[in-house]
Amino acid sequence: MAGEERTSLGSGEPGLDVITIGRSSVDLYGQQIGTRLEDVGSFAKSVGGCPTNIAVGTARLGLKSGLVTRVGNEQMGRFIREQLEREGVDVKGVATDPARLTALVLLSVEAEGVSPMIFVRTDCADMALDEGDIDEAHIASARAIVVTGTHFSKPNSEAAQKKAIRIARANGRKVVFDIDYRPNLWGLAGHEAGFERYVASDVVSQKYKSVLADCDLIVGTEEEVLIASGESTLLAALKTIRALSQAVIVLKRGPMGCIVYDGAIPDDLEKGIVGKGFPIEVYNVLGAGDAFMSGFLRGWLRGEPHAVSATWANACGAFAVSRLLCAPEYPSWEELSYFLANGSKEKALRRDAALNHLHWATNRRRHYPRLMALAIDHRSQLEAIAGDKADRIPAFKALAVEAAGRVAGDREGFGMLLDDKYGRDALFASTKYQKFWIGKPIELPGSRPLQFEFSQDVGSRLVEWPVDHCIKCLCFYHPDDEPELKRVQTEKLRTAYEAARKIGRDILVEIIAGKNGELREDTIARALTELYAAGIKPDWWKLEPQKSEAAWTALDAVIAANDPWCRGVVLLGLDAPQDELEKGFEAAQAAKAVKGFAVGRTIFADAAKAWFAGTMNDEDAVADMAARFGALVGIWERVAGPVKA
Ligand SMILES: Nc1ncnc2c1ncn2[C@@H]1O[C@H](COP(=O)(O)OP(=O)(O)OP(=O)(O)O)[C@@H](O)[C@H]1O
Ligand SMILES: O=C(O)C[C@@H](O)[C@H](O)C(=O)CO
Repeated sequence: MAGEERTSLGSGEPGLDVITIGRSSVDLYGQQIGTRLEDVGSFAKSVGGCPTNIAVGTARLGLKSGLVTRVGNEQMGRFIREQLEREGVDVKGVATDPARLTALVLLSVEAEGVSPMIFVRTDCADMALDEGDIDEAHIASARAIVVTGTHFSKPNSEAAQKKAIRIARANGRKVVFDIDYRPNLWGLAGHEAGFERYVASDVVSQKYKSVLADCDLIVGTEEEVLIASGESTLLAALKTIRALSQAVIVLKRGPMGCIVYDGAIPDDLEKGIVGKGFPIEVYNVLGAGDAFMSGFLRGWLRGEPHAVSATWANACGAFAVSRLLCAPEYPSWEELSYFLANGSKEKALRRDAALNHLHWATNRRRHYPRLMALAIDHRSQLEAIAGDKADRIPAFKALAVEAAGRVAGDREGFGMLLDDKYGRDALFASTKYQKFWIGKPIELPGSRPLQFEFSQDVGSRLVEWPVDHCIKCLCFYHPDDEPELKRVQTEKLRTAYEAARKIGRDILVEIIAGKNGELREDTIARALTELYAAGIKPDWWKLEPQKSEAAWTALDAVIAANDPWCRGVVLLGLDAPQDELEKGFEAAQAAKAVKGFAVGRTIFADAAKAWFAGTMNDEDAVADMAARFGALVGIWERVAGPVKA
């Protein structure tokens, strides 16, 4: 068998590796495990649909992917488009259907392998895909296309996929077929049977058979291979497919992995190239096939031996099965490589802290090579300034948002720290600035040992936060503190960190050591080393200015050694005058990890004092804060130079 041959790809220089074609949906999967769909209390939302998942999965693995589909002209359609963009998927082929709604899928995990599912897809946008949506130059711009089974179920979408196949072949591109059989979407099973995997149908078999000859790679489960051939045994099915097509055939076998057939089908099916499945604990089986295809394509499209592609595919499938959702759970290339090199001690991969960290950190969607934030999450300090006018603190914070917005304009790299106690108006005002990074405190102001504000059950509070808001937790931690105090504070920080990871939010840990001990050259480096040793790997650190460049170099080394994926460090201000901050900004340039600053009182304290005293009006307060923030931004941009991507 010519199993170890490398594939040769089409001529020309395509810009994309792969374009996937077919359905796109918003997946709403129940967050409670072991329950009927009837009883689910809350749903997690993500993009879904076989080709959409594969577009995301391949992008995460480093391929350049694009999707051809239709979405509705509404918020869910926009969510799919925006999420794909965040994932780095080309959306040139994503059309907006003016009349139809985006498809939805509802699912619950009732038991192992039992996931009741409802497709809400009556006359939905993606099924209206037609030949007009298939642009010749666009299709020819990819080395391969992936057509998917469901879109052969309607004449218009079938014509669209067949047009794409013709273009791909005419341009020497590869055609991949994901059989992706959902009987329910062919009208062969009822609304409540969305999870049904097999209903024999001559109509479906004839449609599928008509595609096989044009394919270079065909991927399906045992049931899918049966339906694609119209046969009733696996051996006969594979032989029928082989008689119609010279494609590489990949048979997916759930926990057993897969078998690849490149050439004649052996009578003993185990004589294909067997890729073993990874022994993991099953969480939700749905979405495994699309993850599998993503892994296989990364290998196949880069000319790897089939055995290698199969291993990558099985590992990606295992990741999907061991986590709840589809696309959001697929691994990045770094994560997959780590898993293949190191394995996991956890059968339930979702409990592996190293993998979880890599998953989180290497699939981040927004990047901040620079972050300059106006911090006004102050509570006790503003209460002191406001005196008996504390009820006006929210209005003042909203003015600070206007000031920051005036400085930032439409630029990237700006943000604010705002709080839940007085910052509601400001938070609503900040939605006007979609590019703002927003951080919100969870610490009880001034607490040492660290306590959370409002409730010690921080996890349930975070559920209410927008998904892109960053948790900020200030801890007055000094490495020379009493061991018991350090133990208690570290535990509390770990609680915050674990909640952040569980709920899926960034976390910024602010360490202030200088208020409770001497701030020596190595103080912060020691503090960070201790916190890393306790398993705390925050997305951001917010740190005091250091006395010397050497202190920053040491800090840089600690971060690089413990968490090369850390987003970076922002400097805090501690009410220092501007010229002092400037010196701090300059010294900090010695550390690559330093990305900017989050400064508060230097910017707002004077305006706040005058505004609460009634000697400054709203507009002047905004102008004053904008001038001071703008000045710090100017200093940072001068000392740090242009943003390095
Ligand atoms: N229980 C499992 N343990 C380990 N790996 C698995 C398990 N289930 C699936 N996989 C991996 O995922 C791949 C695809 O799974 P499966 O055969 O269930 O495909 P599928 O039915 O197309 O998936 P989907 O649920 O997305 O439609 C398998 O070939 C295997 O690599
Ligand atoms: O469309 C489906 O089959 C269900 C989706 O929820 C899911 O994203 C998927 O496509 C899995 O293959």
